[in-house]
Amino acid sequence: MSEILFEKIALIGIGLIGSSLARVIRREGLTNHLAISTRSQATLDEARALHLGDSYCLDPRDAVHDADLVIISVPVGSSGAVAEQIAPALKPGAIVSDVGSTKASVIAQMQPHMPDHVHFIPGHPIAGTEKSGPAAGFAELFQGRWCILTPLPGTDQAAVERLGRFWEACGSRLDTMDPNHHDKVLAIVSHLPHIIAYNIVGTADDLETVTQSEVIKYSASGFRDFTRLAASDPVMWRDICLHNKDAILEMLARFSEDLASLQRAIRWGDGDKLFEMFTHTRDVRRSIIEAGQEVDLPDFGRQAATKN
Ligand SMILES: NC(=O)C1=CN([C@@H]2O[C@H](COP(=O)(O)OP(=O)(O)OC[C@H]3O[C@@H](n4cnc5c(N)ncnc54)[C@H](O)[C@@H]3O)[C@@H](O)[C@H]2O)C=CC1
Ligand SMILES: O=C(O)C(=O)Cc1ccc(O)cc1
Repeated sequence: MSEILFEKIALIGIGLIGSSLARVIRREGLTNHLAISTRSQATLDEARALHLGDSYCLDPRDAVHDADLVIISVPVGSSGAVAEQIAPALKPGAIVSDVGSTKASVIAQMQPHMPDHVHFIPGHPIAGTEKSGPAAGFAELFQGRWCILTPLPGTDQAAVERLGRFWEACGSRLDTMDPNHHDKVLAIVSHLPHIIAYNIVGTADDLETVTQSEVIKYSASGFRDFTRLAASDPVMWRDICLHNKDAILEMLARFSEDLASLQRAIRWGDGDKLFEMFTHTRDVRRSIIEAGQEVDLPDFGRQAATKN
């Protein structure tokens, strides 16, 4: 158990990330009151049935009233609307944060609504699965995983440190980054892999020469890995594509060039080039494992990540 870090915490949005936060907050005893708000009655009822919080409301203003920490865990395209809704009810001195997968757009949407008397500190836990909804979360999701904070210039350092202590109590390792840099890094390591997965699964599904049942029956582990990513929430990934457009298009352009070069090597039978490239990429994988960065989900996480 950690200590009470915030007297009252409000979670707006209670899907995979919000409910994982709720579970770890409860497990670690980080607050005396956990208020939960989400847009639909059905999801709120599900959160209540799972005993994720101390109070439940549809109006996010009721949840943030008197809250010392507010974390918004909704698809990035909705963060501006939520910020506008909660702004008049925020407690002076409160920390307002989010978990969105893109940062520059979330800041552009939220910052104009944030009153001067709160500390707005955007964040992004680099931890998740392809599942969504309140039942999909688990308290261990953030254990040993990075959480990137992208504070704006002039943000109170004590507030940043306080939010950092919260994420560490949730099990995360902490980094801070410029929001635009964050968006470029995440475009290549997270957004592009998902887009490629959506695309390859779509291509396999469209092939006239291979039946859908053959795709399912013979899918080797490489393709199965793609299908897991391609099962991720369509609203969340639509929003990521729309809200990190420039960085994603930049990385897609680079990717397409490199793919054309690989295509050329295959066409011309350039075995040396293929061997050189595949050797180099194997080294990247080895570096990830040596750095202890291989995703090591506990068994329950793996089950949550693969069950459909
Ligand atoms: N799923 C993942 O692996 C990760 C997701 N993220 C980010 O976390 C955020 C939440 O993602 P998940 O929890 O996976 O999604 P989810 O789909 O599981 O949950 C989203 C929640 O937001 C609620 N919601 C949607 N619009 C709302 C609105 N206007 N007002 C109030 N509530 C609203 C939904 O009812 C639901 O409770 C997204 O911004 C995503 O980019 C960050 C890291 C990993
Ligand atoms: O399921 C996976 O493999 C993920 O990559 C999860 C994920 C999705 C979005 C994020 O912003 C961070 C992590």
